[in-house]
Amino acid sequence: MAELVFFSGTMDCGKSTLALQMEHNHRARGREGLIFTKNDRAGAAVLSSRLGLSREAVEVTDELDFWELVIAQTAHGREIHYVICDEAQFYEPEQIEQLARVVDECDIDVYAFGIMADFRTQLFPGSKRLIELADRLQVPQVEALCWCGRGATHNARVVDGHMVIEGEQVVVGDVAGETAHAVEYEVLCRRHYMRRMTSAAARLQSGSADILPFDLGLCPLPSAPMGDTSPGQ
Ligand SMILES: Nc1ncnc2c1ncn2[C@@H]1O[C@H](COP(=O)(O)OP(=O)(O)O)[C@@H](O)[C@H]1O
Ligand SMILES: Cc1cn([C@H]2C[C@H](O)[C@@H](COP(=O)(O)O)O2)c(=O)[nH]c1=O
Repeated sequence: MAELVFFSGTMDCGKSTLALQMEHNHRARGREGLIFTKNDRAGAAVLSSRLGLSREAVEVTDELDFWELVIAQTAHGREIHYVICDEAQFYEPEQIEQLARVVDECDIDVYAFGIMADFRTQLFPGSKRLIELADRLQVPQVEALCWCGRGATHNARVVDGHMVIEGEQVVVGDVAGETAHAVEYEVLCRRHYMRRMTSAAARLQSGSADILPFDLGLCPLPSAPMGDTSPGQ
């Protein structure tokens, strides 16, 4: 029976790589699929991974209707066995409902990939609907790490070197060190997210460029109180 699966983890944990691997494996066995993405860092209509792999994909616009598109394709005689959806956090909730309908009424597997929450720890509307509707949530095996060595759970936004907790929900960008964007992201454990302690702030505090060995929970800073403590992936 077909499934709607939401593969979700922090930024930089390998979701797009996994999407490309799954697509490759299904195609290698003669299965036919459709590939979608939205706002990929590499540009429109491309699904890219930081490992250097990429492939053409359909760019999802707010107007795109997955149900109509799949029905139109099958009416033209195309057999579709699976649908890959990267950056699914950016999809409209109605589009997630269309994807669920594709699974249930067309018996087509839908594999969605994306982060759950934004830099303020608030769920993206598309991810919220996926959590509500998915048959399964799956966490990729490789986890991104906070600078302290713990598994990262939250996506922090860094503007001009400072972590921010206010701003537009969607600002496409990369993790620090990989590009020269003014807006960057850094994945953190909850403890350091709540303390707004990015790797740069930790370096400043320690007075050293070396932030190892891993802090073992002995960080002396008082926590900066924040309103929302929902899951931050
Ligand atoms: N130079 C590298 N060597 C090995 N692995 C790398 C390298 N650069 C990136 N990666 C891997 O790629 C992962 C990020 O892959 P990507 O699919 O782009 O992540 P996501 O889509 O979750 O943001 C990193 O967690 C790391 O495991
Ligand atoms: C936290 C957060 C992220 N984004 C953007 C930044 C990236 O373009 C994508 C995530 O891509 P990845 O493949 O998972 O690295 O989302 C955003 O727009 N708003 C946010 O709060």
